[in-house]
Amino acid sequence: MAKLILTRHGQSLWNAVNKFTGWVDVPLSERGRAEATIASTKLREYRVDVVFTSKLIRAIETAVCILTECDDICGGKIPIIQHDDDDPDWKGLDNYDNPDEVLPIFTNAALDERYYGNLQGLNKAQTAAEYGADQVQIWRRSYDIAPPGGESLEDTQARVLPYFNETILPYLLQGKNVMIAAHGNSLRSIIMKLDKLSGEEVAKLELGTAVPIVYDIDEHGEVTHKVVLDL
Ligand SMILES: O=C(O)[C@@H](CO)OP(=O)(O)O
Repeated sequence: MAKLILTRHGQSLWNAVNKFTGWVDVPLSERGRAEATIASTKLREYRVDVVFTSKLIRAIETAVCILTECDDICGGKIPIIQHDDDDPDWKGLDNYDNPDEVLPIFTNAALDERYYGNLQGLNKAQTAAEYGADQVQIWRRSYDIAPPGGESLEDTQARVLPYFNETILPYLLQGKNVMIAAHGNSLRSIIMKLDKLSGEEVAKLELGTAVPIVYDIDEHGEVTHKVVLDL
């Protein structure tokens, strides 16, 4: 049985001022770093074998903070970011002969937040005042309606799930424990698959910042247990 830990990033500087963020690469706020530290404490009994994050700094910061605040999670290994996914000339671990000591962190744009198009940088409350709260809620949470110029959750899922199925799932099927640090909407698209949610059900799904969700995944890739570490 493998563990799959999903963690939305901690509060970012734009979460703190209620702005649509999407692909804008905003770092964590002080509170976000504290949230990631708390997540690390909640996960101290767990061991991970491999970590995946988006390319965005708020997800990478969250993963690194979780892995280094309570380094038992790394099982005695050193977490090292792998750059070979997007750079074939990367030489980072070429001459290192102790790969068993390395906890790999793979970063990939497939796990990036939903592209929020024309809404990126706008204040969410002001946008609701201008276009109506119902319309903005549809842009933010519906499955198949995209915000202006941006991705619907369905569009986001179309890039997230192939990466999940082809690159992440094989580790779980080998019994490896995996952590994914990513974003509200890229994670909603994975949870929709794992929890077999309908479009209407996923529209009601909200994820807290740096709240770990731990799944048990069997040898067929099926979920046998889920716990949200929200307390
Ligand atoms: O702004 C964003 O990129 C996301 C996550 O913070 O917002 P929303 O909650 O609307 O999906």
